[in-house]
Amino acid sequence: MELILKYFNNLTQDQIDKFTKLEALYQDWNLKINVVSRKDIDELYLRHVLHSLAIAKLIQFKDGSEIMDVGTGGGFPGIPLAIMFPNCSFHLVDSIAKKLKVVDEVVEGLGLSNVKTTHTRVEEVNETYDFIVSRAVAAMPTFVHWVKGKIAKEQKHDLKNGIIYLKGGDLGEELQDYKTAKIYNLTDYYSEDFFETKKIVHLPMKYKV
Ligand SMILES: C[S@@+](CC[C@H](N)C(=O)[O-])C[C@H]1O[C@@H](n2cnc3c(N)ncnc32)[C@H](O)[C@@H]1O
Repeated sequence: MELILKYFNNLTQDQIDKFTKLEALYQDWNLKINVVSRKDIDELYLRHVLHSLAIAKLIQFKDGSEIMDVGTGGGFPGIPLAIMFPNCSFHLVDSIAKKLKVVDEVVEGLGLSNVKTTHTRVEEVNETYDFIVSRAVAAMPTFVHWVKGKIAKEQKHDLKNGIIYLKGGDLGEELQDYKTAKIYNLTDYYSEDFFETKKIVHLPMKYKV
């Protein structure tokens, strides 16, 4: 938890309480349904919470923003972002029901009222969002194909509506067809070694298909 406060020192007491509660909830639910690896659960705040919150270093979502987390798995990056932005709506989608069971339990345990979960493939979602966030789900060409037509027309932020993707490693080849993609290094935000190769890709997307 100190790790979160090191980088986010303006949290409300309610946010601190929710971030604190996360660990016990995940430890408990992860024993029943394994969504986070053993090593990762021991480093939940570094590898999952702080990593997810890198998006909050890139952008401050405005109140009323609608965000979808595609392939949320155990709830990353969606859950930490929902705690960080209580006045935004988060739609967490995954094609595997048991993962969402954990997410639903965590959402209930925290009393998070701004999260909706849907068990579906993202291709079947017919709503629009200011931003679509994700981590470790598919290569960019596949991902872009999946989320086409799901971006809202109205711009509320300086950062253009579109995809915000947490990625690692060399992205040159994967992004060669996306000239408007911009890469942000997480080492600009965090000093821990874990973030050395980690990046955020922002890809603006038009609302039209
Ligand atoms: C490697 S896990 C990543 C989970 C989470 N985002 C994280 O970083 O911890 C990939 C997740 O994407 C989900 N997924 C893969 N293809 C999907 C699709 N087309 N629609 C929705 N979810 C999908 C899988 O079920 C799985 O839970």
